[in-house]
Amino acid sequence: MYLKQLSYSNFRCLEDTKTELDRNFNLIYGKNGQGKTSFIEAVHFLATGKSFRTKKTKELFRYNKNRVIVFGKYINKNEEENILAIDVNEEKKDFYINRNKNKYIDYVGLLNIISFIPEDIEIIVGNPSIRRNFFNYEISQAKKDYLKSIVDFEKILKTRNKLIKEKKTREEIYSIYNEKFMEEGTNIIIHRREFIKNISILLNLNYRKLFDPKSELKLKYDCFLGDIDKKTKEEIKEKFSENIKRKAEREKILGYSLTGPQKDDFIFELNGKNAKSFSSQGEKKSIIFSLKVSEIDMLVKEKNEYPLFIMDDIASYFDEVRKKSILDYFINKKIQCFITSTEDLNIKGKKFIIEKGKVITDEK
Ligand SMILES: Nc1ncnc2c1ncn2[C@@H]1O[C@H](COP(=O)(O)OP(=O)(O)OP(=O)(O)O)[C@@H](O)[C@H]1O
Repeated sequence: MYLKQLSYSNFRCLEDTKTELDRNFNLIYGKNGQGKTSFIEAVHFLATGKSFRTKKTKELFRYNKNRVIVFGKYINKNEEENILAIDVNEEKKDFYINRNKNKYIDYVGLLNIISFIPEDIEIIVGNPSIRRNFFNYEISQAKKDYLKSIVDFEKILKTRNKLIKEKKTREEIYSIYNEKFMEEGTNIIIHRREFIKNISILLNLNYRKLFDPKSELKLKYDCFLGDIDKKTKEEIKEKFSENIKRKAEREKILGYSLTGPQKDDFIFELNGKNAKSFSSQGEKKSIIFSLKVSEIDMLVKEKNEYPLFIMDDIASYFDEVRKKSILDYFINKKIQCFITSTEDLNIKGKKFIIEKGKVITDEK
C-alpha cells in the first residue's frame, strides 16, 4: 500500500497544502525547526489517529486554532484508491473512510504504518508500561481481535479493581468479572506469546543482516505467570486461576489487582545480556531499528502488503555505513518511506524541501 496524496489544515506549523507523494522514497529535507517532523507526524496521524510526539491531540492544532483536518488518498494492494480523513476539534475526533463517518476501530489498521523516531529508544530503556503499550499497538495492527481483547480487558480490570476496593469480593458479580478477567487475560497471553515468538526470530535475522552477523539477539516475553512456553490455553487459565487465589487476600488489603497481563514485560537480550542494562546507545538504536524492520516483515506475513514507514532524523542515528545499509533496505523492498533529514540524501524519489512550514516539491 502507499499514500498517494496528503493534505492538512491547521496542522502544527505547516502551511495548509495538498501534496502528491512518491510511491517509494520521500525525503523531507530542511533546516532545524522548519516543520519536517510535523510533516511525517501528519502522515502518522492520518494512518493511526494518533501522534507519535504527544498524547494531547490539541497540541497538533496550529497555535490559536481549534480544529485540525488531515486528508489522504491511499492505494491498497489491489490498486484501489481509498480516501481517509480525520476531523478533530476540542470536543471530538471524527474518522472518515471514503467520505463516510466510521468508528475508530474500523478505521485503524487500514493504512498500516511503522515509525522510527528518536523517542523509540524508550522501548528498551523505559518502564514496562511503555513496552506493553508498544506491543499492544503492534499486535493490534496485525490482529483486530487482539485490539478487542485489550479494550475489553481494560474495562474488566477497571471494574475488578473497583470491586476489590469496595471489598465486594464475595459477591456473585465479582466471580462473573473474575471469570471474564481470566478469559480475556488468557487470550492476551496467547496472542503475546505467539507474536513475540515469531518476531524474535525475525529480529535476530534482521539485526544480523543489517548490523552485526555475529550477534545473537532475542526478544523474550516475561509473562506475569512465569514460564508458559509450552502450556495449552486451559493450562494457562488454570495457572492464572491459582495465581488469583494466592493473591486474593493481598489484593483485598491493597485494593487493586495484583495479577494479570497488565503486569507483563518484554526483555531484549543481546548476546545473553539484558540490552536495557548492558547494550551501548548505538546497539540500542540498532536493536530498535531491527525491531521496526521485523514488524514490517510480520505485517507483510499477516496482511500480504507492505506498510508505510516513517523515520525522523536519519542523520542523527547512524554512521555512513549503517545509513547506507538502511536506505538500501528500503529501496530494495519497495516500501513507501518518509525520511526526514537535515542533509540531502542521494536517492531516487521525491524531495520535499520544508521552509517555515511551507512544503516545496523538488523531483529528484
Ligand atoms: N501547534 C503548533 N503550531 C504552530 N507551530 C508549532 C506547533 N507545534 C510546534 N510548532 C513549531 O513548529 C516548528 C517546527 O517543528 P518540527 O519539529 O516539525 O521541525 P523540524 O524541521 O522537524 O525540526 P528539527 O530538525 O529541529 O527536528 C517548531 O519551531 C515548533 O516550535
